[in-house]
Amino acid sequence: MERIDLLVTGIGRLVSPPGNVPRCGQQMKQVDVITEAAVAIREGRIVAFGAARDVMSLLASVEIVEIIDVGGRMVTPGLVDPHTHLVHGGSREHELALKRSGVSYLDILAQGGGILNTVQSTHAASEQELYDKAHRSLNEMLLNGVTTVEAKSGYGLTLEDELKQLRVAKHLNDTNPVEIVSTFMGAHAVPPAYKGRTEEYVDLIVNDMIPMVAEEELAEFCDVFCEQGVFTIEQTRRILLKGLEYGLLPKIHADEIEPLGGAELAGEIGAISAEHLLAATDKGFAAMAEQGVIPVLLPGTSFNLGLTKHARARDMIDAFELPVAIATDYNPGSCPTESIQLVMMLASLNLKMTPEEILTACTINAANALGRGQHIGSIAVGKRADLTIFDAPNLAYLPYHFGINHTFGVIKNGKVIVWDRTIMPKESGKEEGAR
Ligand SMILES: N=CN[C@@H](CCC(=O)O)C(=O)O
Ligand SMILES: [Zn+2]
Repeated sequence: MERIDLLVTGIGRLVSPPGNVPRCGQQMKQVDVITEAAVAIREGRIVAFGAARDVMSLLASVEIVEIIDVGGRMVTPGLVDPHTHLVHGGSREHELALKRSGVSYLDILAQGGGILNTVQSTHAASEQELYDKAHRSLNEMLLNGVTTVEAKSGYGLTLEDELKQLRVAKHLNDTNPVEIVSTFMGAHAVPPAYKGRTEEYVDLIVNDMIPMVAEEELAEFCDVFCEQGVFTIEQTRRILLKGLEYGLLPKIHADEIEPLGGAELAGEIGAISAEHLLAATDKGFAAMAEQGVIPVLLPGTSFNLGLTKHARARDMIDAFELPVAIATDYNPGSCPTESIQLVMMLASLNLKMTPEEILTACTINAANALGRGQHIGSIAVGKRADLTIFDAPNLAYLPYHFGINHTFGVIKNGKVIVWDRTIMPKESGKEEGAR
């Protein structure tokens, strides 16, 4: 070894799931813990890690450019948030009273509110305004310890406005240290102009939107809100298969409210992930397990919608041996929070997941839900040096001491970008700012 760019020392506990592939069933509980550890980084990648004395003896005659001491804190892989609606205009706090008076999420949508309200605000916003708002949220996520974020479109619902949202996401990725992974979700709702003509809107998605998104290389994934009164199973299949033809891997907002068979469809077409799944059936879980579909669970959403029903994480893990991931679902309607740590607490409280399962769910399994398991999501030689430093003595402390942000620092691609809870000025090598 000739040179180390950054040596991270003073790690009280280094905690990570092992390997690159999704961790299924009981594997989710098995995480590696190294006490008094160190991590050596060169050119943005991990080149050595382990007990500090072993790493130091390995580096005895190696030039070390920079050493940081994290003061006995806990270090994990950088957290991955695999389901967000990051880029949008406006907010929907006016819906709070309606929801509290018992009007359902789907009823608000059917009355032209909900997602359609945010569609209007997104149309009205300039790219710069969308960028600025999403950038503030992205910084909140970073300060929470997140180093990779998925961002869906779906508040445009016209060719032009879907492209606008996706271009903003691309620009955010180009100008910030956090990696943004884009998903095209033109099938998030039926726009008012197509009311009663959903099939014609699906034609627009498959004939115009998907080819253009692919041509401009604006997304890696395609997602559909497959739900009663939104898009049917047949329409979802048609959209996702067309996406696949254009190289967009399928994801599904599946069986969130009604058990339409979205989980079964995810298995049938080999989707990379199926998300929400509160109403999914055993048959759906079995289909997902057979095809290696990752369930992305969103406990912040069921919590914020005031539901008593939650996704059946225990059955998915214990009975179906699925590789559960969790995400914020950050969006202006059903889950207006950027806090992955709040969601980790809710995964403990309402999904009954253990602290080890929760870490696996928001690192290696989340990374695989974004097709990035080879590069991020665990601490391993050769992987990107994405690390989160927590002011916490152990994993269980994170969901236990709730409602505060435990992140002390964040390292992304081998660069310290958050230290002492503060974002460092322009360390990423990418350019900060907007068009
Ligand atoms: N369920 C559909 N879509 C989003 C909510 C979007 C919104 O309400 O604005 C979700 O994943 O929860
Ligand atoms: Zn969503």
